Amino acid sequence: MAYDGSSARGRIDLRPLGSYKREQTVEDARARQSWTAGVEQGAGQAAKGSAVTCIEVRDLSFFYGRYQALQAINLELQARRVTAFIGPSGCGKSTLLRTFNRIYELYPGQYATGEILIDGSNILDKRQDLNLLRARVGMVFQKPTPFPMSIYDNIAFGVKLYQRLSRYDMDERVEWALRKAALWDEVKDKLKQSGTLLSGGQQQRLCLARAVAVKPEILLLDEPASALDPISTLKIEELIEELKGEYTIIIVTHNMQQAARVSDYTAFMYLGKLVEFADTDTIFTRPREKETEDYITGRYG
Ligand SMILES: Nc1ncnc2c1ncn2[C@@H]1O[C@H](COP(=O)(O)OP(=O)(O)OP(=O)(O)O)[C@@H](O)[C@H]1O
Repeated sequence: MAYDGSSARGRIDLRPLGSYKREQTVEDARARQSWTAGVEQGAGQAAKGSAVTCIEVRDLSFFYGRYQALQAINLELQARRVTAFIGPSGCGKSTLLRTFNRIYELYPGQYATGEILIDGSNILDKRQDLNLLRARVGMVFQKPTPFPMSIYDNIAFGVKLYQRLSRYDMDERVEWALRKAALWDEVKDKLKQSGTLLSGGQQQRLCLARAVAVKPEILLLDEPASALDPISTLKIEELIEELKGEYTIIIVTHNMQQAARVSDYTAFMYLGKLVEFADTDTIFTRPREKETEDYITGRYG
């Protein structure tokens, strides 16, 4: 039976939040800075509305020891867009996200096969510089994880790993990152206070500021708002909308309303496989696969 999407529309609020600016202007895009010349070229094309591939996943499988958590994933993610990974618990969303900065290598026995091309270069190649990769690909986790140090140092710490800045330039960078994360006004008078004393929502924005401060190309967000109250969640969603003009953002979320609100593209995963990938409106209103339809209409998961 053809699926007309009406049941999904009834359940999923596809309206953008009030303050969202869904369309980025060409002028905005021109003003943006980028990591590489290739990315800069991509920005121009993205601003004109054409899709530019930033991450290309080819035949990616992932193993926790002998357990295979991802099965031959193929996927192309667009630069300066938000892509959401959705699917039932345990389907492999976080595992896939964690391959993009190879953070899994911190744990013995975990490995990936296949290829992940970022701007054309295979980041699974053993010769890749992991420090550089993690500077290009920032990550924010589900639980806010500020370092037990001052708000200022939370930001400066990561920057110092990659860049030597004068005190003046570091002050500027800290302010810039905190403004990007919409936190500056709330913390500018207490930069020496410990980051751990902030509220949960502020801590998560501090973690976003910390990720952004290194000026990555890609931001990985692993359920960044799931531990937050609705107001803090809204702030994070607004930030994602703001940041997507400059960063390629990938978000794992259990919250389908959130996926529908913040993302341009959505990937639906099930049992370690990528079932369907399309623009978000299509996934939520006219999914091609029955499994996707069942999930978004709440029939399982
Ligand atoms: N460290 C680990 N060791 C062994 N298996 C793991 C490990 N981490 C995850 N898995 C397994 O890999 C599969 C994918 O897990 P993953 O966390 O990626 O799923 P998910 O879709 O993000 O789930 P959730 O929505 O519940 O966070 C699951 O079967 C999980 O049990």
